[in-house]
Amino acid sequence: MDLSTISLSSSLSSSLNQLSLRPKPASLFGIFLRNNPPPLFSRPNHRPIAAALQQSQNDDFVLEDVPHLTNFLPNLPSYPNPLHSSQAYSIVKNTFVSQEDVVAQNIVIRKDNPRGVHFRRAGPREKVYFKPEEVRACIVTCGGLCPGINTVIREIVCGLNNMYGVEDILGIEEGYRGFYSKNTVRLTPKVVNDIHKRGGTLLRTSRGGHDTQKIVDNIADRGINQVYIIGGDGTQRGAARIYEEVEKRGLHVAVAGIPKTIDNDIAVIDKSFGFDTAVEEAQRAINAAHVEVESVENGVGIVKLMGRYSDRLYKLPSAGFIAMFATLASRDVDCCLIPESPFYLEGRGGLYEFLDQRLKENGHLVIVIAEGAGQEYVAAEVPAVNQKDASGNKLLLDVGPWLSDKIKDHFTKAQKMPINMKYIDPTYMIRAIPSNAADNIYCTLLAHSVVHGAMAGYTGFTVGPVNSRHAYIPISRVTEKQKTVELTGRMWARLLASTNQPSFISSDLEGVVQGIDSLNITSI
Ligand SMILES: Nc1ncnc2c1ncn2[C@@H]1O[C@H](COP(=O)(O)OP(=O)(O)OP(=O)(O)O)[C@@H](O)[C@H]1O
Ligand SMILES: O=P(O)(O)OC[C@H]1O[C@](O)(CO)[C@@H](O)[C@@H]1O
Ligand SMILES: [Mg+2]
Repeated sequence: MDLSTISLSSSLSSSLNQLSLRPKPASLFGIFLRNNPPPLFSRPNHRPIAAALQQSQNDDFVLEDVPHLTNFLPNLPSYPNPLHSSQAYSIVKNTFVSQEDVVAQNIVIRKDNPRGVHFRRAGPREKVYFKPEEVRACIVTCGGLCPGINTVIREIVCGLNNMYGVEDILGIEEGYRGFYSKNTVRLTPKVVNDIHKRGGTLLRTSRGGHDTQKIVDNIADRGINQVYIIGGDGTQRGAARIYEEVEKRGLHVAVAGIPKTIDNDIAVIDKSFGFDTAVEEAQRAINAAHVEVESVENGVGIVKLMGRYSDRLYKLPSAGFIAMFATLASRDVDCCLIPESPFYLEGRGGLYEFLDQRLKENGHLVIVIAEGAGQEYVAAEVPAVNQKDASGNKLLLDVGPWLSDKIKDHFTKAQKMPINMKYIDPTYMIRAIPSNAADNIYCTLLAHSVVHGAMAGYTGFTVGPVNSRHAYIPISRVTEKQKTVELTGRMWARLLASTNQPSFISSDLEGVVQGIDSLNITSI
């Protein structure tokens, strides 16, 4: 069989029976040039098929494509993109993104390296698969808060309206369960006009309550044909289920995810929106701790920041990004503790030894700890049941007070040196704020990208910057693994070089760390 005639339906639960035969089109660089965008060299979300296809093509260029409505609705009509005549875009030189434009996942390569994985470049397409007057869009926000959610909501509404003339946009309130338990709210540019100035989400949010059947029933009953889903890894898994069910029922509904998480642990994309704002806000807490401890004798400040781990899938610690970047930005932090880097208290190279020395040298010190760090120590000392939130995420034990007590005990009992402990927990303060200027711009780009993608008929996809270029990414790529701080990477080395704290890696542990790192696909 000539593999160039095969395209894959890109279903999230793809299997062999989803292979479909298509006529062989004209192609450049092996990418199809036609209205319907089924590509050659596509690697949807099924690894064995992808591997086989890749090998048989005898090529080192891989496009990890996103599904398109025409994969399961082959006769869907297309229309010229109204941006042709829009005030904003009519004079743009290259208004439309070519079907051939892709974004490389790896941009640092050597001459003989394979070209590797690519994603479709985000942006407006020549053809759209919806008549604007027939669009009924909805937006839902799920999971924890994050600066910038309101900006994304605002820009989806204004983008749909100003760029495509879509007027029928509904807000689903309180997360997934809102689809079947609440009335919708009408969203217009006027309603969302200044919501970007507020933290939180206009639509409110929730955990748990994902019932695929009820949600898709509701989408169909309400005549919704574009679903915009803003949320983290759990939410995107939910979006994948919705997309699969929509495809199964053969509905003309585009399902699009906008990845959100304060923890910045979403794989593939450069950074998640709101992260910079959170890091900036964390500076205020670190600064306060520093001012406090500098002003007293033997001042020890501890700042606990968000950054939890997910043990549901990988049983690996992760997500020390906020703590790492807040520390790097601040320069007032003596030691940063993250879940990825197991620390120990006693003995040579341990935390106590370092703190003794710093306090002696400087008379004060500041520690930043991510909430997911040191969980094993707290669990060993604080009897607690294994609690989970409504979405099934493990609830963390509070490492902040535990560490404060440990350090107080160490200095007063072991060192006979009373200290002035100042413990600050700005957990919710760093995420309940509006996004800063840079994040506002980032949120706008995300919203526009997702609107262009849905109008162009892509579905079951997420958006995000890959090496600074916005791309359409299969949902499974952002849910299958989490991004973690790589202890063997340069960024963590930069932090260690900046704070001069111990690495907590004794030579016998090095192998373990290398082993942990090798399990993670993405790192900074
Ligand atoms: N595997 C899954 N399948 C379907 N729905 C899911 C799945 N995991 C989570 N969800 C749903 O997604 C929503 C949000 O999930 P969760 O509370 O884990 O937050 P999140 O999206 O991961 O965001 P964050 O962790 O950044 O706060 C919940 O309504 C939950 O029911
Ligand atoms: O208390 P909530 O609202 O469930 O959210 C807490 C969690 O959500 C996150 O912000 C995002 O995953 C975590 O960092 C944090 O542990
Ligand atoms: Mg999550």
